[in-house]
Amino acid sequence: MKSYLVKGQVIEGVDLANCQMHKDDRGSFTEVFQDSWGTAIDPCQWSVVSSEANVFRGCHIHLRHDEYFCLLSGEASVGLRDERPDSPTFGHWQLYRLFGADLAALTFPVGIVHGWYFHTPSMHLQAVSESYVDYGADDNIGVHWADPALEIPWEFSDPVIAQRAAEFGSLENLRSEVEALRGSMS
Ligand SMILES: Cc1cn([C@H]2C[C@H](O)[C@@H](COP(=O)(O)OP(=O)(O)O[C@H]3O[C@H](C)C(=O)[C@H](O)[C@H]3O)O2)c(=O)[nH]c1=O
Repeated sequence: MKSYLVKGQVIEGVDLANCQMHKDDRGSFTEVFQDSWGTAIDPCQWSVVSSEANVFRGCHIHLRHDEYFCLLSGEASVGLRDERPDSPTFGHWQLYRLFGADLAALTFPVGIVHGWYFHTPSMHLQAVSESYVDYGADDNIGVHWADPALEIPWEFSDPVIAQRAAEFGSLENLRSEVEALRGSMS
């Protein structure tokens, strides 16, 4: 059976004159975070998360912390929707497809609805700017991934989700919860 190639290599043929492939056979070295990048996040907690295929995590929104996501292995789709009333992209969404074999990091600020689906067994790096022990109880509002109001064209239909995520309500419900949390924070 043809193996799933992820390493650049010669498949077949003759080494042609003056043609060469240049790569570091020791492996690779990728900086996955730098303060100097000026991203939206100042991390205070880093987590390594493993997920089985067909698992969906989210959708959540936070009002006090920003997030970082970097897929290290596997294949994932990340959906984001802007729920910041004062943002020029309020009500818009974006869907990303990420591959562990092509490292990329995503950072997004408070007020962005987010969720990630894993097409294959995957591992990712996740960072937050407020520790889970501080935000987990109150600033982890959710919306059901299948709510049409999200408008995110997910490419899956029956994911494995947490019981809590299965009970998430509509985007309208999320907006009410967000207003209540904003009120309690002011
Ligand atoms: C987030 C987090 C979770 N946990 C424990 C709590 C549970 O026993 C277990 C799974 O937690 P949860 O179901 O919340 O994990 P996800 O469904 O991946 O949700 C997480 O990823 C989505 C997309 C979010 O944005 C949430 O903020 C975050 O909770 O890990 C920890 O011990 N530390 C942590 O920082």
